[in-house]
Amino acid sequence: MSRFILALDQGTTSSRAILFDRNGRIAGIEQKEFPQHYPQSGWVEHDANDIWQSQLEVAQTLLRKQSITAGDIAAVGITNQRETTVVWDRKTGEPICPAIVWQDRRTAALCDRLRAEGKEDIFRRKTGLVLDAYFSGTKLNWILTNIPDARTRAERGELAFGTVDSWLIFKLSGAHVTDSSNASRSLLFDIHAGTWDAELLALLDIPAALLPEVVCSSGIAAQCDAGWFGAALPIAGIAGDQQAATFGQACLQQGMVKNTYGTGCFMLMQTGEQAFVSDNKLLTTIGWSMQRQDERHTCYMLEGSIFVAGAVVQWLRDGLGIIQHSNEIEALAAQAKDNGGVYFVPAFTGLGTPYWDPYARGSIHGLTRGASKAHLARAALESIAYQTADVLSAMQKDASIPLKELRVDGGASRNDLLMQFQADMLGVPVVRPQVTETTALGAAYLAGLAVGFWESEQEIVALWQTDRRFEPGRSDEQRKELLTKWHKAVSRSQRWLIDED
Ligand SMILES: Nc1ncnc2c1ncn2[C@@H]1O[C@H](COP(=O)(O)OP(=O)(O)O)[C@@H](O)[C@H]1O
Ligand SMILES: O=P(O)(O)OC[C@H](O)CO
Repeated sequence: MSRFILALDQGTTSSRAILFDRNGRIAGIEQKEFPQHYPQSGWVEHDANDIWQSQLEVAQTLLRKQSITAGDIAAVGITNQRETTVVWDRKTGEPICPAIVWQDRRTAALCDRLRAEGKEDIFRRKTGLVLDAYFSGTKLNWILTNIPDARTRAERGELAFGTVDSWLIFKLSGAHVTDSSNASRSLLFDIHAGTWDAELLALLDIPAALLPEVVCSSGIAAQCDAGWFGAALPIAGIAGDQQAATFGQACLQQGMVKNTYGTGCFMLMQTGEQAFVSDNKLLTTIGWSMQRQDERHTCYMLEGSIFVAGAVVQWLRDGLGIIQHSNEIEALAAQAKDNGGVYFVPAFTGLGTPYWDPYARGSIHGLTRGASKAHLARAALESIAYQTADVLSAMQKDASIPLKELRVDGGASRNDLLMQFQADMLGVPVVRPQVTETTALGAAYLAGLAVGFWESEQEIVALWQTDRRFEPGRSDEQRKELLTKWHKAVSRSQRWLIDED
């Protein structure tokens, strides 16, 4: 009997392959970073072949190192950095240009134009998203407009569009599919009808011939070619990484919330089978879809998206060189007893929820002659917690249910100082699970449920276990004082690129 599910977790900075056993425990893991490209201010690109090669390499290396054969694996689950846009030639399987990454702001002016034409409401109503350069639809429009011959070739059906899930599945199996959680991040997908939308495609001038078929997040979507892992393996789970993490955190009841601290930070609240529309600039998005008794069930989420979280730590490491490894930030920050009045707004690629400002840029405030690199490190970590507090505050206004606890995961959730400060700033307990690779775990669960490796969602809920709980420790007054200064700093960063006279 197969002992494992293989999860492929293709993130913004690295590709991971993880084997999970029936207890939802990690039986083996391989990870590889790949290059980031910043060709112009506000642009972020990946080479789609780096994405594919690094993902394949970690999966094959993992099986080799663990002496695992395809017979030990019941199914493959795929989860991915969302919105990142790839266009490739259907025949050769080669990308026609660099992948445009979710953080890339090059289509901000197109969004402004559509807004000025009064189109924001149509996008909001049908897709649950705000009109922002973050999502894949305007990135796809940019490729069709700017890459020679792309539009005519797309109209002739020679090209395929996909987010990273589609791209990997195409390479693994030849199928051209995506799941509804990824489709819901495109500005092209009607999340209520569960279909690509002709009106939105026309507004963004996108030929339907480019689009993948939309399948369930849990269900057999394709078979990996036998050449990759020694035998054909079913791809039975697909979800965007933040939705997969919500599943991996067993947030399977309405009102449960998780926050993932990776390159960015993404807080998602389960709202059940009803799409809840935010009055506070949160996104409505599809969490996952699955087939039950011949009916497709769709679970919706409210989401707050923060573009720069762990990436601010990477900048201190790679940009300033004040640390050598990301995990050194905690000890450095702990050398300062408080932030010394220093506030750091890491708006490197604009600001997401609730500001939605592509023209904001990073800034550091409150520097004095006494400010040290420890203060800077502390201010960088605090900025992650303040941004999260802004998102939770918007979410609580919408949901009007007081949050009992925040489940956390992702690379930066290992940082105890940050997690304690986070609990302090939210006034809500922060709970870290034993398995923090919840993104991959969620994809494994979606795949495992589809092939009977796990029987039910109840089984998954029972597997979730606490590692550590951080209780809030500051007074409302202290919290308010820090957040007031933070908001003052944010206001100085907003619309930085716009010259207003
Ligand atoms: N101890 C730490 N404290 C704060 N940030 C950290 C720590 N360890 C890793 N990080 C940050 O976490 C991020 C990596 O987390 P991960 O979940 O792998 O992200 P992604 O999926 O976006 O690639 C990096 O941005 C890194 O700087
Ligand atoms: O790869 P991550 O973990 O930074 O997640 C990126 C998000 O999916 C972007 O929407």
